[in-house]
Amino acid sequence: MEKEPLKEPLKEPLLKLDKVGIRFGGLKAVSDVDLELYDNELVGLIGPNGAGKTTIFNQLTGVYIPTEGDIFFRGERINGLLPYKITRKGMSRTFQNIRLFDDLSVLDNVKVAYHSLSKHGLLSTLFRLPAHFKGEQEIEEKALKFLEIFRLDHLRDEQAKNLPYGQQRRLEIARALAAEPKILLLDEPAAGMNTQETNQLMNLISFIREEFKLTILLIEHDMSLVMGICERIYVLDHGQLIAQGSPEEVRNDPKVIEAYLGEEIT
Ligand SMILES: Nc1ncnc2c1ncn2[C@@H]1O[C@H](COP(=O)(O)OP(=O)(O)OP(=O)(O)O)[C@@H](O)[C@H]1O
Repeated sequence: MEKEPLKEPLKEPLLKLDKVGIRFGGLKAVSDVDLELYDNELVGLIGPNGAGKTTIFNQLTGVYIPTEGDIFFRGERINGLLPYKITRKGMSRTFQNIRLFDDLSVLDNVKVAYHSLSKHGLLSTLFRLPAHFKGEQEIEEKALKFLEIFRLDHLRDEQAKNLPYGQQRRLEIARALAAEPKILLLDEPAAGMNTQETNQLMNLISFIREEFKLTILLIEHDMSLVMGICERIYVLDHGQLIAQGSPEEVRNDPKVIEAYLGEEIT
């Protein structure tokens, strides 16, 4: 009997934006955006100030509901889901303006992410049942592992607000990772960092992508960071995608050069 030829399995995108747009009153901040992310990719989202990058993150994470188009995550339409539900489905993020619990310790900032996912339930926590203590211990061990990866373990008891800026940024990424995402959205992770810190961050982002088999979408103004680590890049201008492709393709695209006129693309 003749063998059936092996069929290539269809590659489904992990995240798919289908003609996504949003309007704020008269302003169309984002329009007609098609974007796809696949397993274990590291993809950049760039564009001049006000292009709509953060607005896309806000739509992906349920902060804003798109007024046009659809967002599919692992095949499921997620428009309009509440942010915590989207986090639980496996998407977490960091913010352009760092959002930590300033008065909590470094360790507690990471543990908070686990509590939001806790499977032990409110009852076992309220009545301090054995499951609660076992859960607490597990959570602490896991949180400490993340702090080690981000070289913050020696600061575990320090209040988050006392950390220098670069370490606060790393802590925010550690917390986002602790929510065990499939997709990690990083909004300008290198903002405010010096060159040495930026280089260390580049290595760290590549490392966590491999280590945790993550898909990462990265908004970044630091072009050397984006061009250095992303396999693909999407370019937004005035809310619309104007280019996409490899760093090389994007860097040489006349539309991108024009959009960045006056800014240096290195
Ligand atoms: N809640 C809102 N209400 C009204 N306008 C908004 C709102 N959120 C964003 N915008 C507008 O949408 C546009 C895109 O903003 P967005 O912050 O997404 O740009 P960006 O590409 O992230 O810019 P930057 O690189 O400066 O952070 C801007 O014109 C902004 O003023």
